[in-house]
Amino acid sequence: MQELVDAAGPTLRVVSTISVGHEHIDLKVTAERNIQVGYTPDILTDAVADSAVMLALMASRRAGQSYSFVKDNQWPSFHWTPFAFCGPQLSTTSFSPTRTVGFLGFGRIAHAVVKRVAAFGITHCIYTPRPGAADQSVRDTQLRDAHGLVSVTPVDLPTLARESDVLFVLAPGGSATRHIINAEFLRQMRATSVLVNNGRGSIVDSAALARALAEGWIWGAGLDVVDEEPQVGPEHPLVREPRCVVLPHIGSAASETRAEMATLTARNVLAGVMGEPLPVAIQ
Ligand SMILES: O=C(O)C(=O)CO
Repeated sequence: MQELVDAAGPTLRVVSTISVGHEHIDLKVTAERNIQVGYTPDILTDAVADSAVMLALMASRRAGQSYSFVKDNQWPSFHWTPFAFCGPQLSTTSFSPTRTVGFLGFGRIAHAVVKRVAAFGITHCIYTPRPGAADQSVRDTQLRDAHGLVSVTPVDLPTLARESDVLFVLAPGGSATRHIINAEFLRQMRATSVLVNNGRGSIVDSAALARALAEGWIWGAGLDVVDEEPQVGPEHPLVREPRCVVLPHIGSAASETRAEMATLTARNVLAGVMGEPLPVAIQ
């Protein structure tokens, strides 16, 4: 960042990222130079929440394995059996009425996921706030009442690991959250649990997760972000894991959302160039 700002010289007035995450921008450097910084929160909340639910379903119901099975032309010689390709069900049913959905980080996107999983009959959500997050008890009550949930409960990390049937990682990156999901955490999860990461790759220790999947500590994982991204090729241990679905960081890649993000990014830049306050600035 320092190098970029130095290369741009003293006329640089604004930096505008087309993302909600901004750990790639050194805010200390921009503040020192009075450079305004814009970003695109809110707009992408629904698109990312959609993709988080998609990953939860894909990982639970073994979509990666099933899809490869068809592409590898194995279906024609397959003899159907009742439990082939089975995986845990996300929705609650009369014969399986309890399901706990957990969140690491409980901001805007997590709330949008709560709204979605409520439609799957989920009545019990737990969360561990990201380090440094404000008290959320008022918002918890509103959320619970709005979506007919029985409970939205803050818990400590070991409880989050032990009790989540599906765990959505939706926290920002940076040193405060680095490798919070490590071997110790994963060992406490249930063998039928699914981990979804739409937050930042750095939050999950990839080697520990690959081991957890290979040794059956958890059921599956759906990842839109990976610690080593974009250096994630076919030999990456998580790509090689049959119970892991890896997507190339496309959480907000819904056409309508990206168009809106691009427009806001341009408006931020134009305001900065004109010396005006940005429509949406990082404070
Ligand atoms: O905008 C961001 O920071 C994202 O990673 C969305 O997926």
